[in-house]
Amino acid sequence: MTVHTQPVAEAPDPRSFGLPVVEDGSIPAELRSLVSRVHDLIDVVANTGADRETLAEAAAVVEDLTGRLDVDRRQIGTMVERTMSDGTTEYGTITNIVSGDTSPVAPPLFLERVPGGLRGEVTLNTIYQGPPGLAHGGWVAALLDQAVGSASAVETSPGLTAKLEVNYRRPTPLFTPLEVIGRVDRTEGRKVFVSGEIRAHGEVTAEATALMIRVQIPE
Ligand SMILES: CCCCC/C=C\C/C=C\C/C=C\C/C=C\CCCC(=O)SCCNC(=O)CCNC(=O)[C@H](O)C(C)(C)COP(=O)(O)OP(=O)(O)OC[C@H]1O[C@@H](n2cnc3c(N)ncnc32)[C@H](O)[C@@H]1OP(=O)(O)O
Repeated sequence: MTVHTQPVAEAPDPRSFGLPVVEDGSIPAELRSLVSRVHDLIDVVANTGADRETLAEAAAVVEDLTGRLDVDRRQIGTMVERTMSDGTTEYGTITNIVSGDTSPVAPPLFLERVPGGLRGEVTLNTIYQGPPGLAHGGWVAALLDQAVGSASAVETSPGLTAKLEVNYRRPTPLFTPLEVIGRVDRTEGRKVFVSGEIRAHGEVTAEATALMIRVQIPE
């Protein structure tokens, strides 16, 4: 068994998998602003008590906007290249539903390197509601999957989740800053054993262990 938790110098370049790459700095501020406005829109639409006339008008405006924006779509699998705070390069799928720069559904969770793994902070609104006032368990699992998957990608090389086990210790609240942690515990060939947790007010609400299988890097 090999134990390997040292960060690799550079993540493998997604271009070697035939995937297009954009630099995060090249995403226009106007697009980032639109993504954020649409995120707020989803939350508002899910909760609105506006009158029928306003609702009909809004639906027409949104339909028109959808038509105007549905041009020159990105290739599926487009990746974003970013430089992390420690200067290393990281790649993520641009529409990743948890962390994607251009996903209006993403909370979004941005992870940074800390001693021993990756850490991010996120506050969930009603888009992610399951039980009243609480995060949906599937989204709790999604946050943890992303944290452990990214930790594995950054500290070893990218892979797919083969197995994810989540312990829901306490309800994960909405509208509360959450700390999300992921780390690599050990590796065994292509198998990467990872773990992570979510904390609210310093208390663990959910924890996970997972097995990632690293993809073969093309020659
Ligand atoms: C696609 C990557 C492109 C890369 C682009 C480059 C850069 C990208 C950079 C970063 C991306 C960064 C971060 C991503 C972060 C988070 C995203 C969230 C993660 C996901 O959202 S991901 C989607 C959900 N996920 C799936 O969709 C997987 C479906 N599944 C499969 O695709 C296969 O199942 C696979 C690939 C898992 C394995 O298949 P395989 O053929 O490659 O490997 P094989 O079966 O030979 O197993 C090898 C050894 O693992 C053991 N093993 C395998 N599976 C096991 C299990 N379940 N339990 C216990 N042991 C297991 C075997 O027993 C053997 O062990 P041993 O060697 O000891 O015999």
